[in-house]
Amino acid sequence: MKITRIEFAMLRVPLKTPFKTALRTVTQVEDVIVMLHTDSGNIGYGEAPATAVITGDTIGSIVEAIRNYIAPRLIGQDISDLNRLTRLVQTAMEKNTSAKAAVEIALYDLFAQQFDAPLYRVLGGGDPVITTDITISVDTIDKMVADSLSAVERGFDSLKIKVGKEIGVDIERAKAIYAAVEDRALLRLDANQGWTAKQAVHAIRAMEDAGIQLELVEQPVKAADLEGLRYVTERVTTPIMADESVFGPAQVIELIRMRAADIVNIKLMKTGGISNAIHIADIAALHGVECMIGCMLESSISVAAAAHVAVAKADAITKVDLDGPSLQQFNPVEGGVNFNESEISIPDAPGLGIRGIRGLEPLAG
Ligand SMILES: C[C@H](N)C(=O)N[C@@H](CCC(=O)O)C(=O)O
Ligand SMILES: [Mg+2]
Repeated sequence: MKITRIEFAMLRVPLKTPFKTALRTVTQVEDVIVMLHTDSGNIGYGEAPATAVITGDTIGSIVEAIRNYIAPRLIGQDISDLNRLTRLVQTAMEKNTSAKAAVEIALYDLFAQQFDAPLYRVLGGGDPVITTDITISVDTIDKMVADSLSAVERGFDSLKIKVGKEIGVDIERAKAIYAAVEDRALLRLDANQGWTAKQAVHAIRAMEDAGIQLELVEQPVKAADLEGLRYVTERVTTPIMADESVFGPAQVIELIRMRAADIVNIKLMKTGGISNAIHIADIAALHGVECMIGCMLESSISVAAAAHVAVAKADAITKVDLDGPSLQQFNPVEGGVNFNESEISIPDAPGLGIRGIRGLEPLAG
């Protein structure tokens, strides 16, 4: 099966409610879709969001990186050579991890289609049902409590609470939500870099002293502040998770060497796709470090790929934050992975199982 051409499209799906973090507010998923066409007629699907505040990638940069640097290396190549092809993707240029992820997802989709097997089986197999948390956007305390209670009513037993805005209010946010949902849901806080190291220690200790049990606190300090991350990790009991601080395997090795965090958040858009996500999961497992698999504001193509990775790498990936599809007003994908609130289940279909995507807008390729 040889790659003949690459097609681009835009996917726009409105969110149920605005998604608000310390870094940005978003009202719709707005992602580049990549379709790898082959001489057999099979199509491999990939997706990348332009999360400029985290990855630096924009819609324009994603398309240009694929069109001018990655695609020329892949046209005419045989999909059976997956490892060589992923190396071609990863070495095509520096950074541009979202573009690389979109292409790698499509390559792995085709590779698994060749074996007529779901991707997670080709990656080693596993239990094809996983459970995700859901994000509670940062907002007024009353709104966050109401959103948390509504999520619990919908069956979510793990809530990812966005904070990182105003330190004093953040402590009150956590207290109020904990009191409202106490025994019915685990709480994960994500500050999205909004605190300094000293503020983070103050806030987390205040929550610990108030008897609030948090499963973890994600990315309390600036992405580049690994020393600050270690400062926090060393001074609190609550597990600390690195997100924006670690993209690829080399950064994860350094994080583990420094003991700067307890948990690593793997996202395909940071790793540059599936090959490095697997490397990170294997490195973490070897060191006894737990991982979460997360997503940006992505739809059900790239989040499906992340779900396949989570299933196949369940020894290292013990936490799942794949709520992108649950945040959308509708699922544009025909076939693919089933996203039913907190339950994500993978059907027995080849590759990612995608039969088509509704509502794609043309994008010159
Ligand atoms: C969507 C997911 N639950 C999440 O919060 N992801 C990111 C932020 C993604 C974005 O801004 O698009 C995170 O920080 O973990
Ligand atoms: Mg995060």
